[in-house]
Amino acid sequence: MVAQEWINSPNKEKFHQLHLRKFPGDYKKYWEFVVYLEECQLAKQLHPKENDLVFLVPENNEEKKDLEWSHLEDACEYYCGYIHKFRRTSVMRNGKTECSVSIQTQDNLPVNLNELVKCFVISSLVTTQRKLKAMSLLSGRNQLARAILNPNPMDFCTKDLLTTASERIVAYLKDFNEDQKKAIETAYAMVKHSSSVAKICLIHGPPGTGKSKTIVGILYRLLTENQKRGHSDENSNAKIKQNRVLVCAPSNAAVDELMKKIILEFKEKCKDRKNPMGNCGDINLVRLGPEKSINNEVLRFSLDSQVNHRMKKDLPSHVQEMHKRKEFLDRQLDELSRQRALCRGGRESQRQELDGKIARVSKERQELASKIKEVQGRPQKTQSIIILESHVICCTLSTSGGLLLEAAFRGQGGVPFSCVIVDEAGQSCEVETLTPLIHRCNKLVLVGDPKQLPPTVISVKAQDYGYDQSMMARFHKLLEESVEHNMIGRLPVLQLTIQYRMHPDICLFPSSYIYDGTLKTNRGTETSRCSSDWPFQPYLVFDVGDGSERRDNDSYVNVQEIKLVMELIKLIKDKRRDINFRNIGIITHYKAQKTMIQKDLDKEFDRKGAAEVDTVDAFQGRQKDCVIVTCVRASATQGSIGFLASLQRLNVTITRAKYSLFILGHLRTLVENRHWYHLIQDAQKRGAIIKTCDKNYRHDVMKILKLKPLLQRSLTHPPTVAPEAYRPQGGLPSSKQDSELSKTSFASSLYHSPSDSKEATVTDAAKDPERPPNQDRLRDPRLLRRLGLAFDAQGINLREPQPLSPQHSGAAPPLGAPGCPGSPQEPCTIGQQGVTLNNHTPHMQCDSPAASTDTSTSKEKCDQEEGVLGHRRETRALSEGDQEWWASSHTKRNSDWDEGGLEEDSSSKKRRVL
Ligand SMILES: Nc1ncnc2c1ncn2[C@@H]1O[C@H](COP(=O)(O)OP(=O)(O)OP(=O)(O)O)[C@@H](O)[C@H]1O
Repeated sequence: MVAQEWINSPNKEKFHQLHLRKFPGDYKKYWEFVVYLEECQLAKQLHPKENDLVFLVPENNEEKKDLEWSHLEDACEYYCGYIHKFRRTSVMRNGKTECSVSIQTQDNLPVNLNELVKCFVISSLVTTQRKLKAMSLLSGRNQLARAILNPNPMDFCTKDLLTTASERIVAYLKDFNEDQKKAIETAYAMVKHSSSVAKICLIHGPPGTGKSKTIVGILYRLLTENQKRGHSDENSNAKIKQNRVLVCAPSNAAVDELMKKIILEFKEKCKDRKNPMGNCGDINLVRLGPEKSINNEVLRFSLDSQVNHRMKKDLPSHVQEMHKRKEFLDRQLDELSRQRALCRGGRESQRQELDGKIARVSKERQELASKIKEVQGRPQKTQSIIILESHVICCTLSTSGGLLLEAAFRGQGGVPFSCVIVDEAGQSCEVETLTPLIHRCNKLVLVGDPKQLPPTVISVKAQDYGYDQSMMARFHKLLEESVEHNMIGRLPVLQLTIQYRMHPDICLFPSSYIYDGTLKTNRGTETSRCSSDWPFQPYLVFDVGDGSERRDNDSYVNVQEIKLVMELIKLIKDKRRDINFRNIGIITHYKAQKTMIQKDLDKEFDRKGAAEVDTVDAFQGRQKDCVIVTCVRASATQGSIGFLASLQRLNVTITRAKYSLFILGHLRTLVENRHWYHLIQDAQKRGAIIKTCDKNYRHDVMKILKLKPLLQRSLTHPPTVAPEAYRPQGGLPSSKQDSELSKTSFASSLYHSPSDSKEATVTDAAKDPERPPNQDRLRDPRLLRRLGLAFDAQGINLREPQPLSPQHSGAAPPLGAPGCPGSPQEPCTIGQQGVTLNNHTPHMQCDSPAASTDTSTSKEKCDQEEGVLGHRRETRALSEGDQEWWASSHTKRNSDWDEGGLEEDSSSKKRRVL
């Protein structure tokens, strides 16, 4: 357990250079660190708390200087302790004010007595204690104990549960897709029917499939429809809610993201907005947890602010005056302490005067605080009232195990929640997920995706014990085994399969490689993502061949990739002035890279927040219009690619973008890992790889620009010159199973010499700026007909789409596809035009599974935007001549693109309502 705690916040150095000396009381295992005024200020800011787990490193300990955090558990036996007491005193010793921290250690520091030590606060043990409590109370308190410890398929809800819904609910559910509706109805039926039976509902949703939306739907369904007549849950004036839901997530950020959606939905659906029945539309909502960890946008729902509001509102004016005076004294104290710190080297008389003032103000403040407490009563009572009145209580899993909830429900009788919902359940470790179950609720809804990030556990030892497995992942695995062994016919898991985030080209690889082709793109999403308003290609992989990784403390940087990132951002900002950090995300797995990019962005864009840079972990659950991924790892000698190797991490990395995803990496290094190998192989098949090096960065980034939409351009610029020949982009192994693929030949195919990799043979005419690009000519239906593709009157490709999967050989694009009869190595030649295409796939953009069943409007639109032969024609690397033409024509035609706003993200639209 302790090992896990090293991980959660591994490098929070809170105090340093403390002087270790023995506590005068001489308790056997207690040691006191004495810090002076400056450190005291530091300590004040950092709030060391009782039970904080700390790690002490003697300054002179050479051996431990380069200690790796992942090996800390080995060291903790000797250097670990926890804060027993933190005291700030105004006692003067040798003319200095002291603070002291008592740290309980394992009695192993005497050798370091009177030496300087560094002290790191690793984490709070409070969370650990709560997990321990949850584990020990499980079997005694919760009917779900057996299902959790020894699950069988009957413990899980299937979608066969029947429900009836009012007209209002039926109308409400129209906004949801079939999968989501089933999930909502199943969770509803589980909670409302057979309340005495312990059950678990698993909702599995790949990225962007609306997991949060589904949770909001479940809440709405549970809280707005009455089970029985006369049992009005809609009566939010009923002081104590029978129908109360506890909503948890592993992190504060995840809780707040979800809360924003809950708030928007319930406010929007409020029956009478001018006269709402609760603090959030017709319901009461409360967020538990320390205010400093709560997002500003939801802060007014925090328990503390509701308590303050209520207590102040109800206070007589003389008590309000007392509050004001206390706030004034607080400010005065802060100012005096600051002055006192500044005059440390000054006159003794001045210092004494200040000390005297501090003592007087402190005394008055203390007396006032006690008086206020006396007259207004204890906030605990108000806290409990607010909790009891709430329909939805949101908090982290850990906070759900705090005393606050227990205290509020003590003596109320019954089970306080009708249901516990855990979001991001794939990201919390088992014992953490147990925490909210201490409240005896026997209905648990786990929502998440075990294929996205698992709980973060760096400790190898903890991983060995399976600490990084979530409860959801364990259930999932067991149930899958039951299906495999024919113990059950189908998985009792509610699957969400339609995604609303990604451009279909971005979705293609994760869908085929990670979700067995089950992840489909919503049609409306497809249409909007293919819009010509967005001037950039959807999916490209930059092979930064000259990049190299450099170690930077515990992290890595890759300067070449940073240069390329900057070129990309400059171009993106140039083409879309309206774009900012809200729309662009830069994902890197390395902190040092993140810091360096941030610095460069600040320098280049004057701290105007050109893009948000963060780690993939920080991006889980979030989305951006455009995402640039910098992989960093690039080494001459093959070795580990660290964090990058995890499929779950790769999954989250490549599924955050809505319109464009640009991956930057040293492919020769990445290809060593099997998942990256598949990604690169797939990108190569799609012609989405751009090989680049320093001198070409500026040039090569132009390739992210889309060409002008097909019909406009081909009508205004009919081809006058025969299109040139194309050469395939590197040879690919055929569609053999991965294991059989020769990695060497594939890898080497990525590394043609520049002349080898030239993809088009250019005639002089190709340099003519007036000439339409090859792509446009290829979009001309007359030419396409010669390719043997099927078209309707509008030039829309009616041929069945070709699935593309690096995992499933059968699904891989047939190398000798119709109209492209050559083998992979044999370019196919098109009639008299002499256009040589590589073995490329038909149009990716519209070939997603979602689009596969019809020739819908969205599909037509896609085809028109991207050309029937697909974006690949646009993404292939151009010859030098093409590049020049392209660069000039894009600059010229930039005004052709609608510079107006993007389709506004419903969430940002809604954000304004908050
Ligand atoms: N039925 C739907 N109709 C229209 N839009 C939807 C629907 N369901 C979800 N969306 C939209 O899809 C986007 C992603 O939804 P949401 O954030 O709920 O997904 P998620 O599954 O929680 O994503 P992640 O796995 O990345 O956390 C949101 O913009 C949401 O509004």
